Amino acid sequence: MTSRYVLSIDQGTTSTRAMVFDRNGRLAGMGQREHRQIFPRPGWVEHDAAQIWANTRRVIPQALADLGISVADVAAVGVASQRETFVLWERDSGRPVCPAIVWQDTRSQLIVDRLLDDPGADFFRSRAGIPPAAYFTAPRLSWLMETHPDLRVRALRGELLMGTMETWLIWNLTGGPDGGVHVTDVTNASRTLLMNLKTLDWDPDLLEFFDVPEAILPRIVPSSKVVGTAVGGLAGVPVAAAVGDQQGALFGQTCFDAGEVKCTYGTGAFLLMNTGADIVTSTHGMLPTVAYQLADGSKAYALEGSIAVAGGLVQWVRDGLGLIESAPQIETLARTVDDSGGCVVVPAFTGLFSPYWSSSARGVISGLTSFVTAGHLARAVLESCAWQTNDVVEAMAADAGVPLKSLRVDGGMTSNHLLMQLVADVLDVSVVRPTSSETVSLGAAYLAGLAVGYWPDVHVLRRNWHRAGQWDPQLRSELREQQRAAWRAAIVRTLDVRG
Ligand SMILES: Nc1ncnc2c1ncn2[C@@H]1O[C@H](COP(=O)(O)OP(=O)(O)O)[C@@H](O)[C@H]1O
Ligand SMILES: O=P(O)(O)OC[C@H](O)CO
Repeated sequence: MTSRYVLSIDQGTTSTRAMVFDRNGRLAGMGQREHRQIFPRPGWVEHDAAQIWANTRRVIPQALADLGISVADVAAVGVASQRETFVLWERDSGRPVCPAIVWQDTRSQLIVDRLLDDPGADFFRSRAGIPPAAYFTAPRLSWLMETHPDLRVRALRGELLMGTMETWLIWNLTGGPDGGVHVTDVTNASRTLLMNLKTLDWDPDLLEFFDVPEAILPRIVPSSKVVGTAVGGLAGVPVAAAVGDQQGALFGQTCFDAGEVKCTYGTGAFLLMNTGADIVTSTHGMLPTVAYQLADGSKAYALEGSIAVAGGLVQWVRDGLGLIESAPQIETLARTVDDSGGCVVVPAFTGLFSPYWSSSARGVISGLTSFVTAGHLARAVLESCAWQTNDVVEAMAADAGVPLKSLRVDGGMTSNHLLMQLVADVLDVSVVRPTSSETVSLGAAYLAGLAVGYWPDVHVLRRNWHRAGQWDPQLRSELREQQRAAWRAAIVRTLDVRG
């Protein structure tokens, strides 16, 4: 093997990145572009899939140029993506026929309420592992078909294809209308509410409940497997991995053994624990999901705690309130004070995910007095990420039966040292960050590299993991308990507010 690098694409909620990694898992070159966040109505969140594909085409040459290499130096490409977001497009032209409807979008809540009444959450859990929620793909796809019957007719005629973002990108990377490969991987499929979590196939009963024509669905493949060859800017490169971004981060953090946990802080925050070959069911609001499947068919499951709003709250402080000009400034502002001055923020902008799963919850700022400054509010924003993490960690420990010993972190927000200290303080465990916080991309690169033999096995990958930062708990337990009580009270108010 002469190629010296693996390239991966991380199609996230706010931006699309291409990254080039060397054999030691070191980030060697990158390109990045943000895309528009479209909010047509309260609770609706859309992306323009054509813009996302255009951005992808631009960031790939940027990443190669950043390192000064050519496509001949690339052994394989892997694609990680935001999960649950989907788009429908024309098979013959590649033109999207709807906006990409994003995982944060709540327009399908009425359909979810109907399904929670009949046949009930347990039916869906027994098949897909997860309960009906607007967060997952199928209710939003049902909404689209119900609201636009013309699309349903075209779907039944075989004119349309459906895909989550990795499916859309891989289809385009491999030729689009001219022979593009239409696939999704097991991790992304496990978030659609259409795949059977045991068989890893589309479940006929789930398709019927959501009234989804099977003809539009991609073929489900392992996360690490050559599925086609790229054309265009990556011509000749094997497309060798597809993975949901959060599962990609678990893999990039080399959490290969049962019990290993990571938390990724991006637009949302997602804590995943590898549970090995077994599906661990949850009674505490966690989501059983697929962690990864390798080319030989071996697979691992995970339990996930999903937090809808983490970095998204910082974006709101920047764009909605105008208190800061850039996301990193929240740390400077929060450091102007020693605590939150009694202020607590719960960012339930579109309800609360794990462990509460309340779609009617709405955000709360509590404890406001004239003493509270912008600094206190900024600090409360960061503390809310820490306390949301703690809610998930406690629920995860209750499901798994073992307490957390330390937490591996990654994602855009982990450059915020104050946030990392607050997480360690609130959780009362050490927080550890590896040299690369771009673990989503690294995980996709690892999965692609394994598929083409660039790396021989997962054991080699463990040697690439190096600690870059560690934050140990420093908060006195009385203060932690005071904060916990204030957080609990604010959560109660959040759950009580009807949207
Ligand atoms: N220093 C920082 N402090 C707090 N939040 C930050 C910081 N840097 C970035 N963020 C937040 O992190 C998010 C971007 O992280 P990223 O991992 O790129 O997200 P995604 O994969 O969801 O697009 C944004 O929501 C941004 O507000
Ligand atoms: O884009 P991120 O990193 O916020 O991840 C989004 C998740 O995949 C949604 O489930």
